[in-house]
Amino acid sequence: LRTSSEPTSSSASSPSTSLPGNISSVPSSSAPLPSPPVVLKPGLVLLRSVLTPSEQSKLTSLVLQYGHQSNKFWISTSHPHTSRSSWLCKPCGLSNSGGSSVSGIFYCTGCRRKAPPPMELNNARQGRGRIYDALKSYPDSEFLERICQAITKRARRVDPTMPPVDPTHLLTMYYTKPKKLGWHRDDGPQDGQSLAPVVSLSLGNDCEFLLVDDDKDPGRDNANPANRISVTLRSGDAILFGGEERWIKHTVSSIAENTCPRFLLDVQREEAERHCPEGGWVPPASFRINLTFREAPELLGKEGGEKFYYFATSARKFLKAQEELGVEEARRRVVEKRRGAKEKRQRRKAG
Ligand SMILES: O=C(O)CCC(=O)C(=O)O
Ligand SMILES: [Fe+2]
Repeated sequence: LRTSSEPTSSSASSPSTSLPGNISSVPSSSAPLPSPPVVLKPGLVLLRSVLTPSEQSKLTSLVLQYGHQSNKFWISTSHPHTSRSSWLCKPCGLSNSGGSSVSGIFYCTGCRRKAPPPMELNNARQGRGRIYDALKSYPDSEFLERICQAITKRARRVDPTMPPVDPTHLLTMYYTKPKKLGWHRDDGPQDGQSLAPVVSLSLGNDCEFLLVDDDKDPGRDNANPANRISVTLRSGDAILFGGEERWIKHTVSSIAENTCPRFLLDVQREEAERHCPEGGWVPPASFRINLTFREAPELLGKEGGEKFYYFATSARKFLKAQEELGVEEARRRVVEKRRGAKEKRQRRKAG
C-alpha cells in the first residue's frame, strides 16, 4: 500500500466527488501523496490512490491471469450472428480483419481455413468479463487478502462504525467497453449477509460511481441528482461500504475511455500475449478492472461448476446446447429461434 514517500500515478486533476446535502466535497487525487481516507458517510469510506503503481500492476496481472483460465472471463463460442474482432490465422500467418457472420463460422481470407472459435468475454454484449469465486481460488490469494485487510484497517481508523471484514469471496469485473453497470444493491445470494464492508478496488480507466443517499427515505429517487453521492474512481482508489451503508444502492454510471495508466496497458498486453490463443482475442485500447471483496462464509464449498458464473444468458445457453447437442444443432436452434422471434415481431407490427 502507498506510503507517504511514494509518488502517485494519477495525472487527472478535475474535481472528483460531489455529495448531496451538507456533506463537504472531497479533494481530488492530484496531490502527490495519498489523501487521508474520507468518510463520505458513516459506513461509506473513500481511499484515494491507496494502491501503489506496483500493487496496481500486480493486481491487474493476477486478475487477467486468472481470467484467462478456461471458462473465467473468456469463453470460446461460435454463436451464430456474431461479429469478431481482427484475428490472426496461425497456419498461414495472415491477419484477418474480423467482421460478422450469420453462421458464426469465420474463414481465413488467405488460406480459407476455418478460424478457431473466437474467445468472447462471458458478458460479451456489455463488453465485460465477470468472475465470482472463493478468494482462495485466485492466484496469490494471501496477497489479495493482505491488501483487503490493510485497506479496511485504514478505513476503520477514520470510521469506527465500519465493521471488520473476513473476506471469503472475490468478484472481479473486467470492463472493456465504456458501458455502465445499472443501479443495484449488493444484496444477492452471493453478496454475503453480514454488515462487513464490500471492499472495492479500481484499476485502469476512471469511472463515475454514483450512490443514492436513501437511508432516511428508502424510496428516494436515484434519478434526482440531489439525492446522489458522486465519486470519480481512479486507478488505485478504494471505496468501502459496510455497516449502516452495507446495502447502499449504487451504479457505475460512466467509464472514461483511455484514462487507464499506461503501465497497466503494458500489463494487459503482456497477459494477452502470454495467455491468449492466437487469433482468439485482441485486448481493448483501454480497460477498467474492479475487484470487490465480500464476506460470505455461507457460500464456501458451493462455488465452482457454473454456480456463480454469470454469463450473458444467451452465451450460457448456447454453450450448454453446444455441449449437449453438438455445435451444428446448437447453431440451428439459435437461428430457428431468432427467425421465430423476428416473424413474431413482424406479425405484431402488421397488426
Ligand atoms: O465496477 C464497480 O466499481 C462496481 C461493481 C459493482 O457494483 C458490483 O459488481 O456489484
Ligand atoms: Fe455492486
